[in-house]
Amino acid sequence: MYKPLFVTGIGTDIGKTLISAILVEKLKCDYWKPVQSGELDNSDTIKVQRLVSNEVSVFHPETYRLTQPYSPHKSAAIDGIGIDEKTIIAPKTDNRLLIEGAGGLMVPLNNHFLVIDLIKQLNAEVILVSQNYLGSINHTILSIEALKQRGIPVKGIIFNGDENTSTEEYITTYTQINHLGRIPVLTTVDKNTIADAGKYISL
Ligand SMILES: Nc1ncnc2c1ncn2[C@@H]1O[C@H](COP(=O)(O)OP(=O)(O)OP(=O)(O)O)[C@@H](O)[C@H]1O
Ligand SMILES: C[C@H](N)[C@H](N)CCCCCC(=O)O
Ligand SMILES: [Mg+2]
Repeated sequence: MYKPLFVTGIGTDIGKTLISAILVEKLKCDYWKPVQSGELDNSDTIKVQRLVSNEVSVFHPETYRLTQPYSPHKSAAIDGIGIDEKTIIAPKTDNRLLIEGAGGLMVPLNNHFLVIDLIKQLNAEVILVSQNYLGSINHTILSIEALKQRGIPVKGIIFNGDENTSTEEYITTYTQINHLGRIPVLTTVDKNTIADAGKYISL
């Protein structure tokens, strides 16, 4: 059986949800966002569900639905709860499971447990979403180093947005991690463009 795919990013707002939607549609896999911070009426699960056309993918409920749009450890504290990592258990499914993280790898779920620890706990392999901006080489290589240090398998990097061949080549050559493709800036984000964008990813 496949390991779950964990979509993380070099930061927050980098395009994890958009790329998760493209992958869920391409692979017809299930989707699960274990921790949602804020935007509960327009959660990442709702966004992906709206962008996916196939009828095979199952959308599993979040384990933690936090009302405030902050780092999960802080959102949980405001809601008067603590996130207990032992309660975050992957849903049972016969289909492949794609998991979307919150923010980047070193985002805290509580005072001792980070998103990167959750990836390890769930025995997942990583797809890292990167974006080309000045400073992104540093953020991308640091993310890969942290994953390597913990022995977490990395399926590859997907670049999101404008192309920068020099940056992309440097990162993939230095890290020796697969370049799985690049999603251009989509002028319209809807079911059609999400289904079509699967062509940009080799997986
Ligand atoms: N390639 C793209 N073309 C057009 N719009 C994009 C693209 N990538 C991301 N966006 C838009 O940028 C915004 C942020 O993207 P997204 O929600 O996927 O980020 P995220 O990494 O999932 O954020 P979070 O950390 O909150 O989960 C969204 O409005 C999304 O639709
Ligand atoms: C609320 C937001 N959209 C994300 N889901 C959470 C981002 C946490 C980032 C924390 C940090 O790295 O400082
Ligand atoms: Mg998201």
